[in-house]
Amino acid sequence: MHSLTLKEMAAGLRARKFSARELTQHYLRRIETFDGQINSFITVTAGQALAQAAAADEKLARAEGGPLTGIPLAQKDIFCTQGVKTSCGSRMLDNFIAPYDATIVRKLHHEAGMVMLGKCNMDEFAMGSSNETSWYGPVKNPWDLTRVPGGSSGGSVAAVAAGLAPVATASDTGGSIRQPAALTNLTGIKPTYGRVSRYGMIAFASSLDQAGVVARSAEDAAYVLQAMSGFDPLDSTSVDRPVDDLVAGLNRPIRGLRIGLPKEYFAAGLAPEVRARVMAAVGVFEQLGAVISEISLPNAPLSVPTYYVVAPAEASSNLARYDGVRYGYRAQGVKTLEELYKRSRGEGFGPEVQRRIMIGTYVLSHGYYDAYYLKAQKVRKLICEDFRRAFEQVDLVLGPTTTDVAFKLGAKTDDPVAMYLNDIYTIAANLAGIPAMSLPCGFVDGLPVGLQLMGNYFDEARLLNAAHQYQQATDFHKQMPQAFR
Ligand SMILES: NC(=O)C[C@H](N)C(=O)O
Repeated sequence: MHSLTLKEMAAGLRARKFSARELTQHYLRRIETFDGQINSFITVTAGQALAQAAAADEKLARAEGGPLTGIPLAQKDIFCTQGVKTSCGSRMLDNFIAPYDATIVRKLHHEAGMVMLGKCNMDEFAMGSSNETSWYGPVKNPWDLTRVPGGSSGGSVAAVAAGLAPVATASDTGGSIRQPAALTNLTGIKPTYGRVSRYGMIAFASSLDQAGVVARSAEDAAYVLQAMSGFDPLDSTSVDRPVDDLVAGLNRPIRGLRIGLPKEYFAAGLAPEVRARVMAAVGVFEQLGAVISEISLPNAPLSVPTYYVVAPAEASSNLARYDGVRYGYRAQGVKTLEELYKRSRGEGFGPEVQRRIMIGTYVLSHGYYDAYYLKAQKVRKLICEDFRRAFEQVDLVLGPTTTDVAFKLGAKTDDPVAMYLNDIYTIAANLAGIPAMSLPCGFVDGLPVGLQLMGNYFDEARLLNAAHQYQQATDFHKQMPQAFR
């Protein structure tokens, strides 16, 4: 059952080949059998899942519901789920039971009728590229248990790659959907900033954070993104603009599609084997009729330093709310208010989160604000301008998602800068707010390689269309890790 596409699952449910209850039980059994090896779930909501499945079965029996009714999904633990622990991968929120549902939780489970299997592990407050900063321990890559799955959505991708969930939600501030998708052979899409509501998504860097999905194909991703997207009056950054039909657009031929390869994305630092797989994919796009050209995004190399000013600055402000008073972790046995703040934050936050809060506080402080924060905002504008110019020449931008395949657990934990450089190809899309995705394009020594596609604002349909056409011509995305088949 776990090798079916979402469309096949929906057909199977409607043809009564299996019920939503049976489908849910299948995944719950797989989680029980396999998750000990990969640590992809923080919370499994078996009881609630079976109740949602029963409700879906009733709907299906009345021939009601939509294309996702009765299909299971795992939620990244950054999304608030009413009555269910929502930890954001942090000790700070280990005791936090969300009092309300995030808008996407409401949309996916209450409106689209999907079944929530549980909450996925993640880097603490989404800060990380390897899922090693989680309070709940690292996630292992199902393709090689000695390697990282990427981050911060490491639990979401590991669960889907291992077939413990058919699809999962994720979030992307600097690459957290695309980098882990690339390292685990999944298709992950970060839509345009403002396309998916962030109401109830725990904030990290508010001018960059965006919710999205990780799936086993562009088609699966299209169904779920469709159900997540749309205006939400509860999120002031949500954009009031109609959502394209992402599924209907998948089958359009891509003859004449103009694809640009930024030369900065193929420069030094890119592993030659990864470059070879990406260039092979370019060949496939050419055969499908796409027109390839070289472009330049001259300021793209500045995206990592820019991000590591802007993101920590915003994080230091967003994370000020965790004070040990209102909710979350509270240190015991303190005598003064100052001690309460200090010890609650010192004990509740892990070292990477503390590092970012300190960097953010520093770059915003009096005397340094102009030198760092203001300058970073100016560079950010230049990066946006690069994309604006590029999209005058081409429809999509193509490059690698990461410089290399998944690295060993522990390999970069002592070197934050090496860890930050994981997002060298992904961050620019967040700074500009454009949609971007990663899709499988081959293997190096049995480890997956990801291809990145970036589009113009609100061009999710075109991205998914190109990805789907590529996946009709290739079968990399259908490969599953041996040990989890
Ligand atoms: N949140 C993200 O998109 C991941 C990024 N690697 C970071 O640590 O900030």
